[in-house]
Amino acid sequence: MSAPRDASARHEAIALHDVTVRYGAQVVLDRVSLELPTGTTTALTGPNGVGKTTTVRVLLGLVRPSSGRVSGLDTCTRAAAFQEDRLCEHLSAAANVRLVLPRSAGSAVEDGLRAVGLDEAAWHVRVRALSGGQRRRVALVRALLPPADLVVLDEPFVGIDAASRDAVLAWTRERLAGRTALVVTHDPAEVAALGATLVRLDAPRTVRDQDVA
Ligand SMILES: Nc1ncnc2c1ncn2[C@@H]1O[C@H](COP(=O)(O)OP(=O)(O)OP(=O)(O)O)[C@@H](O)[C@H]1O
Repeated sequence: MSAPRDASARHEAIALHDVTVRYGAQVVLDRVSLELPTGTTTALTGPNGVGKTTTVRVLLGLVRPSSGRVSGLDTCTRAAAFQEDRLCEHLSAAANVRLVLPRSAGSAVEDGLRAVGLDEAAWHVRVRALSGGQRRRVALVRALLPPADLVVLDEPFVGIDAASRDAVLAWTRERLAGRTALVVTHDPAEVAALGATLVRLDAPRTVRDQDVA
């Protein structure tokens, strides 16, 4: 299965417009505007707790903004790797990836697992028995193989050992070519390896109880 380079042509521009998200009294995102240029990779960075994962959740429709809007999502298909993997624990690595692909995918599953350096011996093991780094690789393959218009990856390379990280980054860049993607990362080397445009999320300007509606 080759990289879906033409996928970007099928969706409208994706952007957050003045998005505010509150959890109770806490303002996590305060009028954040962020455009994801179509067909390119954006790297989102910023200090712990600033709201990067919340931004991911907004893009995936898992969190509804308190105010503001998100454009471009109605017409696009999405794939994601979450910080906590979210794999089907009782399925094998190969079966987890096969879940998101058509039967016609052929050897794509095996090719993908091989590309991220997952040992063949691990392909048919239930993922609950795999190590953290092995599980991360499975989650990454599951996010990158489907021809989704928007790919969102939340700290996807955490736990992947240094020896194979370059190869995993190179394959990720290949899979994202021509697509719209957001990758949350704290590592400038990853931003460079992915050829991504860096966007930094700053702390909310105001976190005050009286701001809460
Ligand atoms: N479901 C929730 N309920 C209440 N507060 C939450 C919830 N999810 C996140 N938060 C809070 O929102 C803030 C932003 O969290 P978020 O996970 O978006 O930050 P982050 O920038 O991704 O952090 P990190 O770099 O540590 O992953 C944090 O203060 C967190 O405690």
